[in-house]
Amino acid sequence: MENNEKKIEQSRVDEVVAKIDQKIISTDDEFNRAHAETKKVQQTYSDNTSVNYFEVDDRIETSAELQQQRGLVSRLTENESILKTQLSTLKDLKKSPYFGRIDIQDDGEDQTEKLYIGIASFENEDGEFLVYDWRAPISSVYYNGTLGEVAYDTPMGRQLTNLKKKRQFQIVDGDIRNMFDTNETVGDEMLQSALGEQNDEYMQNIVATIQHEQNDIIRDTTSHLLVVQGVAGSGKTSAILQRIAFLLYHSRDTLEADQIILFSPNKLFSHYISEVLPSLGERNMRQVTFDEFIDNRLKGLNVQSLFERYETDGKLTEQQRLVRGFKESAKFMDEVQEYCDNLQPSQIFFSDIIFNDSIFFSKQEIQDIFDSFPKAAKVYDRFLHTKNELIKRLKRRIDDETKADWVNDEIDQMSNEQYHDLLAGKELGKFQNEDAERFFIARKIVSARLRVVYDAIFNDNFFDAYLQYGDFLKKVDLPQTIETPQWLQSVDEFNHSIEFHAIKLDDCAPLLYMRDYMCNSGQNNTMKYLFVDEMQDYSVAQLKYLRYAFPKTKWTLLGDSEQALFKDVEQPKEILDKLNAAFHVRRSRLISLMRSYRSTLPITNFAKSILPNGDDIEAFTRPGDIPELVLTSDFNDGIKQLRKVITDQQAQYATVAILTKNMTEAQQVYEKLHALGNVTLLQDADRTLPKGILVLPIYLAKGLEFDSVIAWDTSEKNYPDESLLGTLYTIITRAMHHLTLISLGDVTPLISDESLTDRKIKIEKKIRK
Ligand SMILES: Nc1ncnc2c1ncn2[C@@H]1O[C@H](COP(=O)(O)OP(=O)(O)OP(=O)(O)O)[C@@H](O)[C@H]1O
Repeated sequence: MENNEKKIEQSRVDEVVAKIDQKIISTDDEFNRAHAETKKVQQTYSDNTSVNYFEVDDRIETSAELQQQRGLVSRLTENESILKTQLSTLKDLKKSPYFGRIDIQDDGEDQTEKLYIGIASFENEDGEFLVYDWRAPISSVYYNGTLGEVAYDTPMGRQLTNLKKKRQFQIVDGDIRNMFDTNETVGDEMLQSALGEQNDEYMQNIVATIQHEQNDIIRDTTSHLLVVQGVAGSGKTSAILQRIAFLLYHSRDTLEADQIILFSPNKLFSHYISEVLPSLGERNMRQVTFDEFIDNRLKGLNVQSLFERYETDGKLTEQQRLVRGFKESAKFMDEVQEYCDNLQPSQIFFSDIIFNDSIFFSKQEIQDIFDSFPKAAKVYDRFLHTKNELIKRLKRRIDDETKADWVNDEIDQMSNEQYHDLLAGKELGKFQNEDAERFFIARKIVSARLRVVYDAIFNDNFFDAYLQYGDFLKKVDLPQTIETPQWLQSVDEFNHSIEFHAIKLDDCAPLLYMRDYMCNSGQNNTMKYLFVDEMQDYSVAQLKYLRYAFPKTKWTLLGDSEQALFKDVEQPKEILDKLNAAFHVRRSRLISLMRSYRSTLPITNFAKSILPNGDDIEAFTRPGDIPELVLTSDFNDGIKQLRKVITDQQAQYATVAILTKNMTEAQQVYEKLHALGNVTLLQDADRTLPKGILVLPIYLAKGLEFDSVIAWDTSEKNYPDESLLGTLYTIITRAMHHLTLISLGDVTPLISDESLTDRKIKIEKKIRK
């Protein structure tokens, strides 16, 4: 582009940066003032809390004052934190105020308007926008439109304008490094340069280079169920993070980051993506792995993790697979519900409520209460009534117990201070007589003693969900494919594990559903959006349970059916149909992302070559080395070659990841390497990714990417058939710049001879027999 144009643009950048500088100074002043004020109020607050309460009246007054001060402190701290966020956004803007420009001309106007787009909006003193936030309605023109007539959505409806020019910038520390005019969404040059950079510990935001189809995902505000099927590296995770930032902006008056929950594949991933939203000036949403979520709901039980399950997955018989498939189906969840709806009181497994080793409420009493409510009512309503009645009865028992000798003794032995503490200040002087006051104190003592009974009722401990579920398992109608002995064996296994406080993953969703459905509990009504990344790892039963647990949420599910570990691939349309049937949602939409951005062209071409429908994947044309296959004769030889590859790769990249099929292999490799130093074996509980040589099983690397990947033991023995295709594909597609496969013996048949002859992969070494 002409130098002159660049000069004009650079001088605009300089002007904007100068204005941002001024704003930084004034915001900094404001921040310091706010900080000083908060400190001052906090100081008075702490002086006040150390007041020596002597008279009760004083105490009341002080408490009201304290309430007021507490409110003030929290308002001031909030103000301070807003200013802090503003400051950090301004500092980011100063380095790179914008990345795009659009020239538009509305109908009937004779002037074109130039709008600049950046990570946040910035106005001058007159309220004129020098930079538009990338999420503003008009900014969608930058991402979606090609030159000419374009439409964009605004709160007032669809608007039309004429897009005359689209320009992209790469501005580093206030200097324009590159600028291009383009007719495309975002030109390839920008993308090339964004993708060519080496991997970092954290994922970066992609707002400067969002692609058209990714933009559809980000800006969808109408779908109640949005399913994104995207090939490996197509930006699914990136798209959801920018989508969350977009939703927070779009609904800023009604939506908080805490009302968005993301189910992520592992803890490393949570760390990896943790900087994207803050870099866009937003708070992070809630994040949880499915394992953590389930563990939390089944406290006291040792829940099989998804990772533990992967470790045993290869060894299942066909019948065991069918049993699992049934337990993971929508049908099974429907059966659970039907079973619950039709239970007679005598079929419900109530438990005694025990206090001090004796029965406080017997199961018979609980069953009688349940039975006394109208038969036509739903089981959960009758449960709720039972619960309320039990609490009523508990209160009565508390009142009766206040007269017991032990209570009177306890009161008599109390110090004055303890007695006053129990009165909680404000009650003093409000009693009609001494008896009333003593009754009040006695009630407090008994209530505290019987708190465990209250908790047992409140937490539905009078219902034995495990026995109930075991009973359901015995009665459920089986599909024809499952043989009864095999099923009964699985029921025995369930009962046996429960005795040892353990449970398999596939029983969790139906069991929790049964427990919560019966007890009318376990629902979170405050969450508004739910995101699931790597949806192919979830069963429909699990998703159905999440649907129950978060009933008010709109859903975005993302995944890649090809990356299913240890199971068969499902077509995206099948998944959507299955979900639509299971959830009965009103507005659902499927978006497919076929272009892969993560890896270089040779790596993506190789990855495509192992998939039956690989041709559908579009590679992004980023040059790089052809992947290498190192054929070795046995384990020791494999390790020797591995060390060579590591040395070679370390010369170029700060991180080299060795990915294995499972933890056993990862441990074997680690043992042989750890003497090299700077080698880390990653575990389920790890939350951070160090630099250096990393050894990890593929399930811990889900969603992550590395500069250089070494796939350990891709032999025929280790990857004998199609059932492991997803696993191999997932390993290969973690590589951004370099990929090496090491095979102990003949290479897996999943890599075809054609790939080898086409030089999609080059062989480094022949097997020495
Ligand atoms: N529009 C884009 N501009 C720049 N980089 C992008 C863009 N889209 C994706 N990327 C980059 O491509 C890589 C892969 O993206 P991401 O991890 O979001 O893909 P994914 O579909 O979730 O992958 P997978 O399913 O394989 O885990 C990341 O480094 C991301 O920053």
